[in-house]
Amino acid sequence: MEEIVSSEKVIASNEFVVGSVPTVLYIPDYITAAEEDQLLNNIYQAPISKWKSLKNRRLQNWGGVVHEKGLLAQDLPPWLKLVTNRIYEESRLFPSAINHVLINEYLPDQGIMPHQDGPAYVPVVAILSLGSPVVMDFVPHPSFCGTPTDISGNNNEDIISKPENIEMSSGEYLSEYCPFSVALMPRSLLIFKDKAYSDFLHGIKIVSFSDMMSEAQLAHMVSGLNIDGEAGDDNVIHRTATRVSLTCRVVTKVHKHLIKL
Ligand SMILES: O=C(O)CCC(=O)C(=O)O
Ligand SMILES: [Fe+2]
Repeated sequence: MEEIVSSEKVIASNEFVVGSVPTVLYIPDYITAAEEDQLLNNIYQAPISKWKSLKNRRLQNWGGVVHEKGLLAQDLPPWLKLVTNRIYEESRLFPSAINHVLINEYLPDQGIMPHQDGPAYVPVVAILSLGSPVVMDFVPHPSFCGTPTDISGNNNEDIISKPENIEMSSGEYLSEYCPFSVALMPRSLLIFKDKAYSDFLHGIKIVSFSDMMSEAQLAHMVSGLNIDGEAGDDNVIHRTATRVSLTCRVVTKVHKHLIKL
């Protein structure tokens, strides 16, 4: 990984933009298989007490405790700093070094309910996917469509906040606020910000990947897979393995831990 860091590659935003909602970037094969293995090794070397089990996923919290008023910070471990610094330097989309990482682990039938990330974070998120493919769905925030959306089930750092000053015709709404999905392949990096962050909820369905493929016919898929009905076997992907993701973000208000944990 160090070699790649030193090459100072820059993620050219327009090359990786997917879909029409500002702004979603999808970078396939952002890391190599060897780097993926190394990250998984480090993640699974963490003590069992580092995992917090939720109904539909397990998670590790790195970087400290996020409160609405900021971050009670703890340094990221070197193996995480390596990858987050690389994302920070190459994306040039974060105002400062990434200081918070949530690692989520999903079994094949697990997911995360549609949610918006909490207000403590700078509104840019980078998600590195490991292990198994998954589809991330983006749906307009309920205040844009008046339809009920299940917004429960996420961890308590993420809350729903109501966008303000929404004034648009139904035509404008339809063109700007269509749900869409992004296929997240292992080793890919997804970055989203702007409207995709503020006006949409994101989530992963709690069903198998193959169910999702037939159910939605991938109508709104904006990245990753050949979704042609004629697609050959190569394009059939089954979500049979565990997926692990690194959600990398910045909290600008930082309070140092007085007590070392
Ligand atoms: O696992 C993912 O890809 C998404 C995780 C997420 O949305 C979050 O941690 O807020
Ligand atoms: Fe999220």
